[in-house]
Amino acid sequence: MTVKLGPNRYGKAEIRLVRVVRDGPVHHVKDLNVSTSLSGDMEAVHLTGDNAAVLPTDSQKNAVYALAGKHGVGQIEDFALLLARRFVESQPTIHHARVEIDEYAWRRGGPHSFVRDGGEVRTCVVHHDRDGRSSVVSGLKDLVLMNTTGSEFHGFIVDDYTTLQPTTDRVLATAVVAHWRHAGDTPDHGASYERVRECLLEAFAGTHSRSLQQTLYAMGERALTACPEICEIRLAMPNKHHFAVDLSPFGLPNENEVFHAADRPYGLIEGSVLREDAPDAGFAWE
Ligand SMILES: O=c1[nH]c(=O)c2[nH]c(=O)[nH]c2[nH]1
Repeated sequence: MTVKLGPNRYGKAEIRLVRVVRDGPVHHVKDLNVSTSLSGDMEAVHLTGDNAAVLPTDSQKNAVYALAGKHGVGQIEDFALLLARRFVESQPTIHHARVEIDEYAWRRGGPHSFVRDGGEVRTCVVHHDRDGRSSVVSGLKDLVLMNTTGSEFHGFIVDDYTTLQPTTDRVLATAVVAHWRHAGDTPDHGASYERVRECLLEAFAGTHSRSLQQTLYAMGERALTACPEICEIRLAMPNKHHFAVDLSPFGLPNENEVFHAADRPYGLIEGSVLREDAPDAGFAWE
């Protein structure tokens, strides 16, 4: 039997970086979790243990801190591209770099004082290869949303195992994970992020929902319609079930007011919405 080396990559995962910008007495912070992943001439290290082509993951981590010190961080997409280009362009044995960044938000509490903002996380994944091709996927996760009415679910298949009752008024709650692909260069990733996020919130709140699938599509459609710089959005939305509690044993009514917020299992609704003429994704989603 003969075997061979398949696809492989390596890097430093979850490099925690906090960059402070001191503007006199007023400070600004960027709080990031950076993961690097490189691939290229890696036959020898796997097959014989020859490390000559390997840029150590420790050096990758140091580059993240050094480039943050030298250039600042700015928008996470721009910082990720800076890193990815640097890895590929400085090392002939590295043919492809993938850099993933999560950004944790801090709200200002004073000139140099901050309060960690909610659970929501801004994300990006960039790729750069030695032919000079790049891709940028921006996103967010843990955006927790709830509508206390305006959500129905009925008309579904009823088979031998169906016990779910149809409803015309339920709580709809989710924690959105969204990733969107840029059609070309996006000059201002910060403004683009704010626009897409706003569209997702507006469509969630403004859609009278007959299913979470319908809401998902409406959210993607709104983002693509309002943001010409993006060409595809992928959404993953858990259906965080809220079950009305039976209060009749206590002689009480429950007019959709008291719920058990179950944490699992949950429905998981996933889908993408893209322009008819979206360019080929290449390695963007890898
Ligand atoms: O919006 C929903 N979509 C489903 O596919 C589904 N399935 C289910 O049990 N509840 C729901 N709700």
